[in-house]
Amino acid sequence: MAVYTHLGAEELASLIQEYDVGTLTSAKGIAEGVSNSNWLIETTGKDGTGARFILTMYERRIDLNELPFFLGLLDHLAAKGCPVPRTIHDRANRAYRMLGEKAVALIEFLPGVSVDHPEPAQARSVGAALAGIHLASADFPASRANGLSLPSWRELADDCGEAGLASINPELPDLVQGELAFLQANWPAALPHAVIHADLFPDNVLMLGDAVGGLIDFYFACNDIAAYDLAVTHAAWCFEADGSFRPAVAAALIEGYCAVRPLSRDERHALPVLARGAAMRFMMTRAYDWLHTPADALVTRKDPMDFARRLRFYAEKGDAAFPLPHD
Ligand SMILES: Nc1ncnc2c1ncn2[C@@H]1O[C@H](COP(=O)(O)OP(=O)(O)OP(=O)(O)O)[C@@H](O)[C@H]1O
Ligand SMILES: N[C@@H](CCO)C(=O)O
Repeated sequence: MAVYTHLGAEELASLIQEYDVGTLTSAKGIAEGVSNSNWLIETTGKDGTGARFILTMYERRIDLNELPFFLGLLDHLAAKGCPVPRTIHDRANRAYRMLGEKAVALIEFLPGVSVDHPEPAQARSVGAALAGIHLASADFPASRANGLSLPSWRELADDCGEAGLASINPELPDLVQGELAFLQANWPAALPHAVIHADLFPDNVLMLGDAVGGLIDFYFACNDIAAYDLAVTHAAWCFEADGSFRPAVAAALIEGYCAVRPLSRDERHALPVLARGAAMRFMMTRAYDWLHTPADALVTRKDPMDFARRLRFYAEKGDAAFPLPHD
């Protein structure tokens, strides 16, 4: 569950008064998500016909200094027609406010549901939306380094320790060391960069049938290799729960992406390495969380081995994991 802070009705009502959105009519805590507290807010709306918003309270993990990047990015992308929620500014034109010691932001509510088992047509729409973000971010003035890129994977591995990794699975230490060495030697140096989402899992996409209603949860967004973001999305979307590959979903994802932002030859060739990096990123953060989250915590730990299997798959299959359109 993800409502870590109790906000009383009066406190919420007076917070909403700071925005030009009508008066509060209901507020419901949202169970999904683990990082922040989120509420679905309903108000009378400016014209009395009702309006919905998401209120997010930033609980942990997010550095306050980085909020202007994340929230400014949403406004920049929304203004360019990308399906991302705008932030609602308060009467003093602030994108976020402090409530006690915590920052809160009121965010546009977007319709749609997260799918558990995406179909190819949905993956095609997601690929196109991802490419749209990469193009639209080209003139976003702020930048943020990727705190979860190659050097940090090694730091996470060191933090977990050989014994820690082996306690998750006896094969994990060798896999991690072998892959880190491979990635260090083969990570592409000169591919085009963009502002990337960096965590576009199905639970961060609101689908309206086959169309994308909204891309959400931009709190890992950063400047990095554009094609790496496609590789992350590939690793997150193109496998069954049992780990088997879904080539039709992969082909549609890449086709959707290329229809909006064609990949260069170098980007295409780099996809297998980038996907090994993507699988390593999620394997390592999950391994770290696995070892550092108390077994009785409310949060469900995610299995690092899901991504160990995907990493092995990418290493074995190479280009075959990336059925490219018009080849
Ligand atoms: N703009 C939005 N419009 C509609 N629903 C939203 C919006 N933003 C968030 N939600 C809903 O709130 C839920 C939690 O949001 P989110 O995934 O951003 O949580 P979080 O705790 O911030 O992040 P994380 O998933 O990394 O823990 C989503 O699953 C979605 O149902
Ligand atoms: N989407 C990530 C969690 C946030 O980084 C995962 O599934 O491991």
